[in-house]
Amino acid sequence: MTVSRNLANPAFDGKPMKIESVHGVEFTYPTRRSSDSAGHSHPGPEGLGKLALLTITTDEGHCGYAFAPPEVIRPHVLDAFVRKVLIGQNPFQREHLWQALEHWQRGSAGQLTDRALAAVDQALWDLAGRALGQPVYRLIGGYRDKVQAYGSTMCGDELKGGLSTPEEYGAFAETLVARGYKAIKLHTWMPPVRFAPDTGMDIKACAAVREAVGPHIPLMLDGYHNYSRTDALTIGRALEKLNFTWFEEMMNEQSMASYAWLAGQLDIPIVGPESLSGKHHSRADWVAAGACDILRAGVPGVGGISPTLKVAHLAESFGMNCEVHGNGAANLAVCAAIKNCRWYERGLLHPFLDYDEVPTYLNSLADPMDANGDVHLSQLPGLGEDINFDYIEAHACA
Ligand SMILES: O=C(O)[C@H](O)[C@@H](O)[C@@H](O)C(=O)NO
Ligand SMILES: [Mg+2]
Repeated sequence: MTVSRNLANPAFDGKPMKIESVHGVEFTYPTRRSSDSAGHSHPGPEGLGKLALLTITTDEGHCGYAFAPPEVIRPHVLDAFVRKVLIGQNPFQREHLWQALEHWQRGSAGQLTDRALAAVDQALWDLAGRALGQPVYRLIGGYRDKVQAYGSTMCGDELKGGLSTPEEYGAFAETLVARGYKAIKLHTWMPPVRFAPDTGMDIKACAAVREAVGPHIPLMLDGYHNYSRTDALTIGRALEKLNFTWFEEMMNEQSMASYAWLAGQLDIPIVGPESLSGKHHSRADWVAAGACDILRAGVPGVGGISPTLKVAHLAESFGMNCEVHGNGAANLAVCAAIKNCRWYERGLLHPFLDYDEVPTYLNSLADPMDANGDVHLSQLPGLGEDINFDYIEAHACA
């Protein structure tokens, strides 16, 4: 019995790579998405959005990239924390670098955020993939090469013909099914919409969508995030009658006890926490407290791809799914890497906006979806973002 000898010459020459520079470039791009006073996005007049591209470069010329809000990776954050931890270090030692940054968060007076850790971790994974010539989703697990998407609507609004009535939700749901989506999540009305919150309107919107798409399309509700326990129970019982698949962020996620109470009252799976801080640490407490039936984590929200994987593996250890929060190349890579995530959240969607329009700073979509509702992973090395560097340079802010 012979043993195969490894014939491939390892690329490694014994000299570990070192991070040589960390840069952030802020740039503008046209957008018709604007945020309301609660941070929820809605369609609006075309304006200029601002984004930043984080670039980590090694002494061998390898680069890793991550997009982030400019304030997250502003010069002070890069100067005071990120460069001090990263420069001179081996970019493949992600866990060491991430732990060093997390350690510094406590003493950063709130300046070093989870989203900053996420941008750094994401860029380091992108760099690893580009250096090794492999898509990141394969490096972190490679469970599948395509992931089914659910259409995640924007929050409700007061725009005629938009998402201003239950009937408009129903009509939009029909177009989403026709586009290929095999599941739909509603974000319903929230303040500053004048009549929100309104349990009756939320239930009517869910009933209108169920009526529009029929009994076999999985539906989920992610509505107003601060209902009382009793209001949340009222909605939850209505969703059970409408055969909804999960109920998400219906109360303040800082009250884990409220979620444990509600999960004990309802049969419909409770999903969370989404927006709660605490990374994988707080999510372990939710599992221990029985506060959710399905865990939730998104790369920007929990501090990167690395902690999102920790949440997914925690969930799997308890026989739970971890539904990844949000769209984008990094979240998609995690969805494709693991078994215990049913859907990719594609959105946020609105009748007035074409989600399939490629942003000006990319050459192609990070999450193209076919007519069957499958999102196919890019085979480009790294996270697969086809970045339009010329556009970014031409529209860089001074
Ligand atoms: O609260 C928001 O900004 C949006 O609802 C956003 O988080 C949305 O992506 C969501 O809740 N997904 O589940
Ligand atoms: Mg949500």
